[in-house]
Amino acid sequence: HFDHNISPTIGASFMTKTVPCGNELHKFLIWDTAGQERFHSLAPMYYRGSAAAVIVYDITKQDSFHTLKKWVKELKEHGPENIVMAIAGNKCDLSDIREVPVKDAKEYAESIGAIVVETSAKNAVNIEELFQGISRQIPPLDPHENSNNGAIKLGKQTSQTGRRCC
Ligand SMILES: Nc1nc2c(ncn2[C@@H]2O[C@H](COP(=O)(O)OP(=O)(O)OP(=O)(O)O)[C@@H](O)[C@H]2O)c(=O)[nH]1
Repeated sequence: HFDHNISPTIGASFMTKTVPCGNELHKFLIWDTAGQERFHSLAPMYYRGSAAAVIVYDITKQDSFHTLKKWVKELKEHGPENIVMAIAGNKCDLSDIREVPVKDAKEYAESIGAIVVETSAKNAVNIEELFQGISRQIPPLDPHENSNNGAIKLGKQTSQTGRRCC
C-alpha cells in the first residue's frame, strides 16, 4: 500500500523485511532514518553496526543526488568498514521529469563500489531486486559471533540448511 500523504519521518522508524535468496530467507532489520537535516546527528546511532545502507535520492531532484553523495562520504568516514552500500534512485515512475541521468548514478555507484537501482516506492518497482542485490553481498553471519551485542543491526538470517546465499 502506497500512502501519498505521509508525514516526514521523525527520528527514525523501524521495520523488518524477509527476502528470499536462493534456498534461504534473509530477514532484514531496517531503520528508516529521517532525511531532514535537523535529524542528521541521529543517523550514526542507526548505521553503526549495520551490514548495509540504502541511500535514497529522488531522480527528479538533482539536489537530492548531491545530498546522497554527502551521506556516502559520511558512511565511508564514520560507518562500519565493510558496510554494503546501495543507491536507490527513487520515483522512477516520474522519469519524464527526471533531473538525474541514469548514467550519472551508475558511474557514481561504480566509483564507490555500490549497488545501484532505480525504484518506485509508489509502483513497487525494483524494491525486491534492491534487497536481493544487498542479500547477495552481505557475508554470512559468523555462527560463533555473539549476536546479542547490539540491538541496532541490519543483518541477515540464514535458513537451517546453512547454505550460502544465491
Ligand atoms: N511519484 C512518486 N512519489 C513518491 C515515491 N516515493 C515517495 N513519494 C512521495 O514523495 C514524498 C516524500 O516521501 P517520503 O517517503 O516521506 O520521503 P523521505 O525521503 O522518506 O522523507 P523523510 O521521511 O523526511 O525522510 C511523499 O509525498 C511521497 O508520496 C515514488 O516512488 N513515486
